[in-house]
Amino acid sequence: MLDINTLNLKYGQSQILHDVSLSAPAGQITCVTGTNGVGKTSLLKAIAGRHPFSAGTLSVDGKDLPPGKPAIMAQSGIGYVPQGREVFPLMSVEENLQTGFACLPKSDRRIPDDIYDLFPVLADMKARRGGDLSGGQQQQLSIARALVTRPSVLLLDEPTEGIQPNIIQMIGRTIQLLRDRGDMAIVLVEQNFEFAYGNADHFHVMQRGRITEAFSKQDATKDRLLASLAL
Ligand SMILES: Nc1ncnc2c1ncn2[C@@H]1O[C@H](COP(=O)(O)OP(=O)(O)OP(=O)(O)O)[C@@H](O)[C@H]1O
Repeated sequence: MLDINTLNLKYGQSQILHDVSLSAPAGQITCVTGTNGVGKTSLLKAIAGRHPFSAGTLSVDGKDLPPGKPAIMAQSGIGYVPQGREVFPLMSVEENLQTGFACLPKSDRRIPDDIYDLFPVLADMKARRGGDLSGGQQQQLSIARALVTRPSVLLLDEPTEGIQPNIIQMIGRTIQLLRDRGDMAIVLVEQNFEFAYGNADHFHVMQRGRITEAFSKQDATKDRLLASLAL
């Protein structure tokens, strides 16, 4: 379970996140959505430790985590799939996956058996360089690399961006399967409305660095979510 309470984030003097609070329970997909530039990526960067939050608290399973410490966040169970994928282009697929070992104790430094079951294309392409993969294959690699770290919280930043429809469907099925295992909180930042609505359980709508609406899928019609995004 991820808990964020009154989180603030600044770039220099400009404040981007204002008192953001949300909880993402295990076994659920929690979607953060909103138009361009409202602060969705900044929120994920704060959770992943890529940029320090300036105030507020962030905890995983009740343990408070410090701002701006990506290694501690990863060791504490936060897996991050960044926007743009950040695959290492000159490393092989297998080497890209092995970079996930850095936050694990030596005894756990192996690629879990189910990674190649979830993403069979990566098994076929183990020896290929990351930079030679298609966008959809790179997205699968980026998700797989995060899973290698055995996360209890998985952050996904726009996983459908620039991906062809059949791979988008496959990614949707995969994150639902991960959700249904029940032990992982999934936080999805997504502007692809159909994908977000089709997969998420809870929605948090952001505007100008604030969460302005939050509701569960069962309480929201498609029209309600669309209307909240159009505000
Ligand atoms: N490194 C940075 N330094 C200064 N300002 C930044 C930096 N990164 C983002 N910003 C600004 O912070 C605001 C929020 O950006 P952010 O990328 O978090 O929004 P977003 O909702 O993820 O947008 P998008 O959907 O376009 O990715 C924007 O005004 C952006 O210009």
